[in-house]
Amino acid sequence: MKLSELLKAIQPVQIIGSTEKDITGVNIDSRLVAAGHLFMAMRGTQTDGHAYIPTAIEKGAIAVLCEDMPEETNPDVTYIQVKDSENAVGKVATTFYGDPTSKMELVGVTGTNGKTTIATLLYNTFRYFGYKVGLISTVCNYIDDRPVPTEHTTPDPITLNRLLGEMADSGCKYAFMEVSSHSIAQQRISGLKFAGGIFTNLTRDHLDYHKTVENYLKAKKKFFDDMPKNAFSLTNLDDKNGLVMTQNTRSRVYTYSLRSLSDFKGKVLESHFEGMLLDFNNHELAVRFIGKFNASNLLAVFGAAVLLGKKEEDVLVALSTLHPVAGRFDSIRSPKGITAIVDYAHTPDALVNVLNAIHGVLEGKGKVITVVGAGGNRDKGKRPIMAKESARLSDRVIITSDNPRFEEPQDIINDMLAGLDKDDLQKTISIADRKEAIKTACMLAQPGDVILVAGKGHENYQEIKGVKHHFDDKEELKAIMF
Ligand SMILES: CC(=O)N[C@H]1[C@@H](OP(=O)(O)OP(=O)(O)OC[C@H]2O[C@@H](n3ccc(=O)[nH]c3=O)[C@H](O)[C@@H]2O)O[C@H](CO)[C@@H](O)[C@@H]1O[C@H](C)C(=O)N[C@@H](C)C(=O)N[C@H](CCC(=O)O)C(=O)O
Ligand SMILES: Nc1ncnc2c1ncn2[C@@H]1O[C@H](COP(=O)(O)OP(=O)(O)OP(=O)(O)O)[C@@H](O)[C@H]1O
Ligand SMILES: N[C@H](CCC[C@H](N)C(=O)O)C(=O)O
Ligand SMILES: [Mg+2]
Repeated sequence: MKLSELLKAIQPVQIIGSTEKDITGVNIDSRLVAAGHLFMAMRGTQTDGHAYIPTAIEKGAIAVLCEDMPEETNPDVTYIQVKDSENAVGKVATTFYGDPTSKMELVGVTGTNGKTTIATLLYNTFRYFGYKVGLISTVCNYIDDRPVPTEHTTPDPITLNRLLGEMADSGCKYAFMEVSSHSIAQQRISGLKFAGGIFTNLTRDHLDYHKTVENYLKAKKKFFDDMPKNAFSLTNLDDKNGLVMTQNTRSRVYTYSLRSLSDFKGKVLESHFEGMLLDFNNHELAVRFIGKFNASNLLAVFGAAVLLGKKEEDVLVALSTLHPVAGRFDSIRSPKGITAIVDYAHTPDALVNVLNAIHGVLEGKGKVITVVGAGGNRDKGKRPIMAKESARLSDRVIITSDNPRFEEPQDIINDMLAGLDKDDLQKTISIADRKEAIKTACMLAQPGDVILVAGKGHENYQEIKGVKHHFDDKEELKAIMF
């Protein structure tokens, strides 16, 4: 693509050199640059992309986009100076990959918990309707039926636009994506045209990155502030920040709630370990999901599908066919009658919700044993609260290791134990080896009891000092219980 064409969506401050050259690739990482590429320098949290401009040119970059012009320029290279690289990168990337979101309906989901669940269920619902659909999520990305493994919740702007481009080229009419707070703050979604946005909830997480809850809230809100006029914003009235999110949006605002009057109103009529009976806008439906929070997630899916033009009745039929998402309230039952649930709950709020959902079904007829840890090099403040909530809502707690990353597992465990009082400690043991922790939980469990293994959900690895070792909670449980 001609460089001049590539720059059509941005307003450079200054250009040095010709824009009449063909660009064969766009990059933000010098390590990935090849001949004929445009290298875009971004300031990061670890380093400054501007420092890699010479390397990028050595590797074949013929154009450079930057905030600061280098002191010496190369006559064979075109330099494009912009005010805000983060903002420009998304727009250039989306132009390079054919402006994919103008060819399909893209819906983004943001919030602390429920993004993967809602995005995945929307993807499944629209595939059920017979469309080709794309999905961008923490577990795996999909270009219709083709899985594309992922490391992020929302990929970097180049990967993101390449994926969306492949979706559009494969004929996808809809795409559903998770929009993480990091991706909003870093403008990874800049340049994308959203048909709609969904807000789930806001509770504490990622304070290592955002520093304060207020910054975290602002990041999420920006997604709705930037939503175009013809798009919809669907927000959760049951979250105290639901209406804050949509305060300044130009888009059409709709609400969903399990409690108050709203555009999409739901109610849990019955719940069992097999599923729930729900009422959505005065229609009854049976689903294979457990827990009030999943009723809320399904209601968001229902609302979004209706706002995308589907008939309420058709959406309800689709919802009744859906299965839980991998690692989200994923349950197995042993021959001895012990239920084990693997869940990705890695925030205090998610743990409370999952444990309450378990109690809602157990009704005091069995004990709850929770195995839980917290990730290393992430929000430390959530650790004691996660332990405290686990102790409050479980009969036994086994504190263990999650992904320690570059921290010592025992240090993380100690941070968690610090949240417990004397009574809590009586029912708590700590076993750093996650395999042993799960084994111990299985040994302690009696028929009728429930074991919750929280924090890692679908993850099939444990990340220790930069190395991912194979580890799968569900696999471990199956090996012991069967
Ligand atoms: C803290 C954070 O979010 N970092 C993200 C950020 O990187 P960064 O700002 O640290 O980049 P940097 O390393 O300082 O480098 C600056 C620039 O120099 C470039 N560079 C660097 C080295 C080099 O040799 N050459 C070069 O060109 C880099 O490509 C980059 O453009 O921008 C990168 C590109 O978009 C991301 O890949 C990277 O994600 C890191 C790996 C990460 O772990 N992020 C996590 C925390 C994250 O984003 N999580 C969220 C949410 C998860 C959730 O909600 O559960 C997610 O969406 O996944
Ligand atoms: N609506 C909800 N409200 C509260 N907790 C929820 C909700 N939906 C799911 N959860 C809990 O949060 C966990 C993570 O759910 P999910 O993966 O859908 O969220 P996410 O927002 O994608 O998380 P991440 O930011 O890590 O990608 C689930 O395993 C469940 O325990
Ligand atoms: N994507 C989230 C979830 C982490 C899940 C947990 N298993 C951990 O490693 O902390 C994060 O990076 O904060
Ligand atoms: Mg997710």
